[in-house]
Amino acid sequence: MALLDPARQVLVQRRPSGAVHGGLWEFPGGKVEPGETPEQAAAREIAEELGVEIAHGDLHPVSFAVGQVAGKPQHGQAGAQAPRPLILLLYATRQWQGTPRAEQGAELQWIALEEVSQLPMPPLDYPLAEALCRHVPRP
Ligand SMILES: Nc1nc2c([nH]c(=O)n2[C@H]2C[C@H](O)[C@@H](COP(=O)(O)OP(=O)(O)OP(=O)(O)O)O2)c(=O)[nH]1
Repeated sequence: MALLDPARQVLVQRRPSGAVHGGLWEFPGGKVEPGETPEQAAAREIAEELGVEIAHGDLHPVSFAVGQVAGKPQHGQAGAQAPRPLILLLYATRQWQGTPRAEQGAELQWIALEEVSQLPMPPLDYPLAEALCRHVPRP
């Protein structure tokens, strides 16, 4: 999810060290749970991670990116897991209720849209950042 402020900045969060892609910056969000729509999952994850509420009608699809889940070595296995497909959906919003804060302890920063791609990010977040720049018109 891309939370956008009036100064054309977007909120990004840092993945915890030790996690897959630990220490890298990403758009907040998470996985769709069984029975959820992607929009419901996005709103739920943002509420859990940032403590803000987003109305369904304020979610705007921006782009998607397709790749593979980075596998972690499993106990009892010599190598990494078999690759699994990963599809990331990016929505954007300018409207939310509350003030974003790191409910789960992640480091947060507001950053200008054009600077997002200079951050160290997991691979699929780069094309999403580029799509977001194109999606949000310059003043
Ligand atoms: N944002 C992002 N995540 C990626 C990429 N490649 C990749 O394997 N991942 C993984 C990291 C996470 O395991 C998963 C994204 O799920 P998530 O946002 O719920 O991350 P998470 O670590 O909180 O989830 P979990 O596995 O602990 O349940 O996808 C990528 O390019 N960008």
